[in-house]
Amino acid sequence: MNIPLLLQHPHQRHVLKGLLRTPFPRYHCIFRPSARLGPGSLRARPLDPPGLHCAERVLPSGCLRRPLCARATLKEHPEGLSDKEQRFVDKLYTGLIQGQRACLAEAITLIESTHRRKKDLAQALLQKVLAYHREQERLNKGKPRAFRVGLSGPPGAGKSTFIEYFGKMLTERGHKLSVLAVDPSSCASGGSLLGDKTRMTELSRDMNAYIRPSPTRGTLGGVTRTTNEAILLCEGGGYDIILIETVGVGQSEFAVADMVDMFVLLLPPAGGDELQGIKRGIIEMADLVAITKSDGDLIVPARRIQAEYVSALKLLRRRSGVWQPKVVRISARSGEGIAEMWDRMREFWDLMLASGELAARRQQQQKVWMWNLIRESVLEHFRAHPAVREQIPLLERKVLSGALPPGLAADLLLKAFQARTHEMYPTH
Ligand SMILES: Nc1nc2c(ncn2[C@@H]2O[C@H](COP(=O)(O)OP(=O)(O)OP(=O)(O)O)[C@@H](O)[C@H]2O)c(=O)[nH]1
Repeated sequence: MNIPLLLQHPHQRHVLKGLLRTPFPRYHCIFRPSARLGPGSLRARPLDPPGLHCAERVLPSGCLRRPLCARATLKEHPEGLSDKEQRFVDKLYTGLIQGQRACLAEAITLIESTHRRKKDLAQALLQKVLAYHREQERLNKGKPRAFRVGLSGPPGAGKSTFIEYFGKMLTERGHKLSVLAVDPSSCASGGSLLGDKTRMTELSRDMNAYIRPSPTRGTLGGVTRTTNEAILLCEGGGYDIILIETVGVGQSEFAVADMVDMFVLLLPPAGGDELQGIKRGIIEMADLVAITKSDGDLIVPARRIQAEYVSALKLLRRRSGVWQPKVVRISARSGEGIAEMWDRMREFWDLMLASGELAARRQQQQKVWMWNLIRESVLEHFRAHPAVREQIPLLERKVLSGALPPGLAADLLLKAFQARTHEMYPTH
């Protein structure tokens, strides 16, 4: 692989060579005169292909003080899989689309891996699965193969009891359901609040249901990335309803709302203190609010809460042009209201599909997903930057003691970051 970098003036070669060493230390540079494009051209050959290929960049005359960045783009197709690796990916893919649970489980484990080579294999697998989805959607006249539903609620709202009842109802009706849990607490504590199979004992024994706990390591961004990819794998495995569960007390519910077709909020028939953790913003994201435990003595408070949310939702900005968020009452103990709730959900799906809003929402989510990943990785890069890293503890202490305003501290860190970046990529 060569990176053609075109020089306008031959004397710039040595400068270029020096600059190239910094941003691309793994590239070996060769000069070659180029009559076609200018007095000289530089060709860089990667010594160790790092999974990048570089696009051509023509340097305007005398512009060497601009950042010299041979535009690097990720390869669309992971290359260089050995025969053994290719066979492994093919076997996993075939098993997955045939609906073998063991292959689905292994595929999700692969996408969760942080091992570099395994990440390559995971991407190769995802490419195949995506191609399969495209083909299936085409055969299905553009209709998505699965209904993605986000489910959130405060701890104790009755999420697992609901999923157990709801899940069994769906599998009895011939659906294949997959439950994925995004658990922010697992990032910090290493323990998982959600996704614990003992919470849904009967459903976890159902062959048409697949329950997957969230990974217990990493950041929220990392978890949501793997959840997004796990959704694709579950759909490849023939699951037509994907339920993504999260505890509604942090940021994870916003992340989940950005990866599903419909966002459902479960709220217990209680107000005040019990619901303090629920952020107002998340109610705005809800397409459906279900007041849980509407049975026995709790029916009266459940009705009251339902009326309160009906009024509250009227005041909120609508997320859709064709759907007005609804508030239903359910009981996972008696089963009341759950079949009707599913009817409302299907009504939503049909309306969104027919209006084209579903397709638009999914498209928009792809963009949000990309930007979330960029934000996360840029921040990681910033924090890991040597000049920034060494200043963070001192500046944080100063901010905490009130010696430095946060704005100034942020400016200083950004300056330290920029100064070092300028050294590497001079711009003026
Ligand atoms: N009366 C009544 N109680 C319920 C119902 N659903 C759940 N509960 C009770 O509410 C409590 C919490 O239910 P869970 O399903 O564990 O709630 P959760 O939201 O999954 O809780 P976390 O796992 O803490 O997030 C349990 O004691 C359940 O028995 C219901 O429909 N009616």
